Amino acid sequence: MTSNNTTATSSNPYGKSVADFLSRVDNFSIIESTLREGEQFANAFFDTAKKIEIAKALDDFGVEYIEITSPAASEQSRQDCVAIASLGLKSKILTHVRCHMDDARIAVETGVDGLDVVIGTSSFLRQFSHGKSMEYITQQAIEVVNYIKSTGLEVRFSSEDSFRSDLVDLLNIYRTVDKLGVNRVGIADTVGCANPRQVYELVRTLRGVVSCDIECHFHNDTGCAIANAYAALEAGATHIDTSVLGIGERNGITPLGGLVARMYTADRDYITGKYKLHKLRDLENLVADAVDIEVPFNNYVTGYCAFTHKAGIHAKAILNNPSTYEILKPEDFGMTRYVSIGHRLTGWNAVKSRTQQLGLELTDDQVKQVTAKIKQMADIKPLGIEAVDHLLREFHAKHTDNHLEQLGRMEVTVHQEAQEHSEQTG
Ligand SMILES: CC(=O)SCCNC(=O)CCNC(=O)[C@H](O)C(C)(C)COP(=O)(O)OP(=O)(O)OC[C@H]1O[C@@H](n2cnc3c(N)ncnc32)[C@H](O)[C@@H]1OP(=O)(O)O
Ligand SMILES: O=C(O)CCC(=O)C(=O)O
Ligand SMILES: [Zn+2]
Repeated sequence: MTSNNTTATSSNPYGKSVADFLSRVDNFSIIESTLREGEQFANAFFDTAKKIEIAKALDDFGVEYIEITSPAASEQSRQDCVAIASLGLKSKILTHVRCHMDDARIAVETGVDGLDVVIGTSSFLRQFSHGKSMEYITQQAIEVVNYIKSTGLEVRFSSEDSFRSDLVDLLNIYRTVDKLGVNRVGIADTVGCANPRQVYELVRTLRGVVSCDIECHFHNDTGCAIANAYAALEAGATHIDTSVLGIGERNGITPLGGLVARMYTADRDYITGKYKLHKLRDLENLVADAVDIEVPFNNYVTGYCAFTHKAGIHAKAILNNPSTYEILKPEDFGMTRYVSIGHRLTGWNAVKSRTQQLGLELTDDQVKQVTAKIKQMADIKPLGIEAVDHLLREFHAKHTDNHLEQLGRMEVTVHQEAQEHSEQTG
């Protein structure tokens, strides 16, 4: 029993295993795309001041890269690109452009640190988006990559809709740009169709083909965006794209908060060491406010009930040791734990803890009695914490009064007995 407990707390079963020699779960970078992919979210409109505020907050949080909208999108987008690139942030600034010389030329003039170049390689996109063959795409990629490299900027080449592209096409074009010296190649699950096993296999195959870094971008249409990012890192990817709250086209991409939560379970020291996790909530509130949405109730880490424990069995164990039902330590994220007791699923251990917080001394039997009362009342409707506290105080006062009355009666009896005794003994 004791040795099992020791094992459970001293090793991390969620971390990297020795068999995962390619894994980068404890050595990766975030390319934060709230100001690019996030601008493609239905509600998003960021004016210059808001972009700067968000860029500074992301930088302060500690993301390694900030990706911003193509300067080819509009004149204001270009000016914003210049403005953000000149802020002198610690995060490197990237802009995201089509695989086209015109876009690349405008982008290199903005002062960014690097360009993320993209072009669709799936038959859907080759037929219905840009209409180009793989031969044409390859030639275009060579020209654009060589040009960007000649400017000394960082360059990444990415295939859009990678998981619906032909594997041979993909590996050929990645091999070509790797030989040209790109910093990274990118895999994009543009429609959110991939599952973690497919991601693992593709990234692992690519890891054996290119020597440059590998960036991955996952849409969340089928709910796999975080799991896919994790699988990609396990297979040797080095960079993951995120956005705050996952905002992006349709229902978005891997959320920053969800990714750091996932990676924290793999290597807490690594994640707490490089990101200011306690700033996550403010960052999310900033972006939620900017795009006029609420942070979802079940959001990773910062959702209003992310650290609320309700059922009696959970509450008892949590109060003994929070690791029983928490994989994330709320304090590492500037959050606090809450044990909810005003409902019919509560138990006497949770109620006892509340009486202690309130400084009310009750025996275990008394706590059990008052717990029964709470459950009886909560069978009709849940009680707020004020109502529970009132009930506990009332119960305590009543108990204390009774207790005093009893004590009072005892004193009188003793006094009378003493008097009788002294009368008898004269
Ligand atoms: C999956 C993603 O999220 S990729 C990133 C998406 N980001 C953006 O689209 C940025 C915002 N976009 C824009 O402001 C505009 O679409 C622009 C400025 C890029 C282009 O605008 P327009 O010239 O009016 O073209 P439009 O948007 O209608 O169509 C896209 C054009 O880009 C071409 N294209 C699409 N993808 C690529 C690519 N990856 N590389 C090169 N060309 C591409 C298409 O062939 C089409 O060109 P065409 O008009 O000659 O047929
Ligand atoms: O540039 C990339 O890798 C990703 C582009 C994109 O947003 C997507 O394919 O969904
Ligand atoms: Zn995307």
